[in-house]
Amino acid sequence: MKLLIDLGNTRLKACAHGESLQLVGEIVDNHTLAVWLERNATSITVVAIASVAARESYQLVSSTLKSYLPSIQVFRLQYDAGLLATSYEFPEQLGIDRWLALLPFAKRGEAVVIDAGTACTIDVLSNSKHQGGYILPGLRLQRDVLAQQTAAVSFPRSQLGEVRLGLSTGECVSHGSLRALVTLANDVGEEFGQTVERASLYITGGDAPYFEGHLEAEKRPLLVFEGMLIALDHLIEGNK
Ligand SMILES: Nc1ncnc2c1ncn2[C@@H]1O[C@H](COP(=O)(O)OP(=O)(O)O)[C@@H](O)[C@H]1O
Ligand SMILES: CC(C)(COP(=O)(O)O)[C@@H](O)C(=O)NCCC(=O)O
Ligand SMILES: [K+]
Repeated sequence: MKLLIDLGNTRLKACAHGESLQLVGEIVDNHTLAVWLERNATSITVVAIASVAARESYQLVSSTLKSYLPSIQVFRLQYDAGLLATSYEFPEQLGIDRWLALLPFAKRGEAVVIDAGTACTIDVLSNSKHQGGYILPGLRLQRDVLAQQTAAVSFPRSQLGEVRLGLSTGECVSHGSLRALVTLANDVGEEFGQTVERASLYITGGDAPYFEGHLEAEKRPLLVFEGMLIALDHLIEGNK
């Protein structure tokens, strides 16, 4: 069984791949990863990790893996232009999660991917190349920054998932940030998504459910993991 680890800025997520890709829901951070490995280490044959988190978080996870899986190969996934090229000025600066989320569409060559996580990223794949994208603060980050940096805008956690005019401070903030992201995603989709017939907008990330009903995008919660599997298989093939 392959173990895939996606280390984001908010949390750690893990998938196991035996027959199919399965999210391991119990794993949410380094501690729960260790608890899970305690019971499941013997079934793991290889590990892949993609990290955009701070170096210390990565090192913590890395040492957990070393202690529970001392003889198992751990691949840290990196950008590979041979699998999917980017137009980024400095490709090594492109977040690995963004590149991985586009990888499942590399063969098809066209897609617009929205990753609604800590940051909300929108990336365009066209002519089989990453053409560039946008990075914005995600829904939670927008709300937290407004609450921290303004004197009057402190509010209880208002429900996310609506875009209508807000009638309280909390609603104005949460509806406003969702509407801004939805509008941007639709705009990018309109500009770049018309080259293919099928829905070419895809959405992933922890906040993706809030976009439901506001955006015509296919939900692909495991998109980064789908990409990880492709990148990992390519590395394993190359190592043979
Ligand atoms: N159990 C959870 N823990 C933390 N965030 C969650 C959880 N469930 C949903 N979320 C939402 O997911 C967002 C983070 O998305 P995610 O894709 O996991 O981020 P990242 O990849 O940046 O770590 C948070 O802003 C939060 O609103
Ligand atoms: C844009 C991101 C912060 C998104 O991270 P996430 O919200 O998934 O935790 C991450 O992809 C990143 O650190 N990227 C490096 C900068 C770049 O992609 O240009
Ligand atoms: K993201």
